[in-house]
Amino acid sequence: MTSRRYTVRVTKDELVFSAGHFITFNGDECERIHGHNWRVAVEVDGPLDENHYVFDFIALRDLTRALVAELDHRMLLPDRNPHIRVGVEGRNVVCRHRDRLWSFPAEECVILPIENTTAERIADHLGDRLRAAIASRGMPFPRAMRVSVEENFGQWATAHWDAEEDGG
Ligand SMILES: Nc1nc2c(c(=O)[nH]1)N=C([C@H](O)[C@H](O)COP(=O)(O)OP(=O)(O)OP(=O)(O)O)CN2
Repeated sequence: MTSRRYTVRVTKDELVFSAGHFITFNGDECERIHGHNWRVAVEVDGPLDENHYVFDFIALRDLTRALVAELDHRMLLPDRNPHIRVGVEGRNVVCRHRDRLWSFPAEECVILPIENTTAERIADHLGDRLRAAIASRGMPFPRAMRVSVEENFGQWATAHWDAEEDGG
């Protein structure tokens, strides 16, 4: 007995965002500010619908592109990092780590609800937003979803969601 499974995957040049960040590592060490051209790929698994689609490529691409655009040409800052304090001061976002301080125009920042702006946590954030966007459009959550983020050539992190494990 054999069974067949289907996956669709989108990754395109329009699913790339250029942004600045710094992460903490090894406890409270903190990188210097730098940037990447992050590339995003999204895969969903599931049965075929009446169109013989797992999920419409175009819908998946457009939903993902809208989320990626929110991060493009922005400074990405973590809201939940125990070692980096991030706060809004007037029209700026001010970050502090030990005796270091960075100040950015607020409109050039995205404060993300994550612990660290690693590729893994950015993938988490994008996947959570994508799931919410799918739900808000009344689309069924696919059997599984994987969101991958490439921080530098050949350095990918993937976050996985499974409808059976978390109830969708
Ligand atoms: N699993 C992960 N490992 C690392 C992550 C990550 O998000 N997930 N992130 C980093 C740092 O952000 C690091 O800055 C990665 O940048 P990269 O440019 O790849 O590192 P290099 O210092 O080697 O830069 P080059 O310009 O390519 O020399 C580390 N690990």
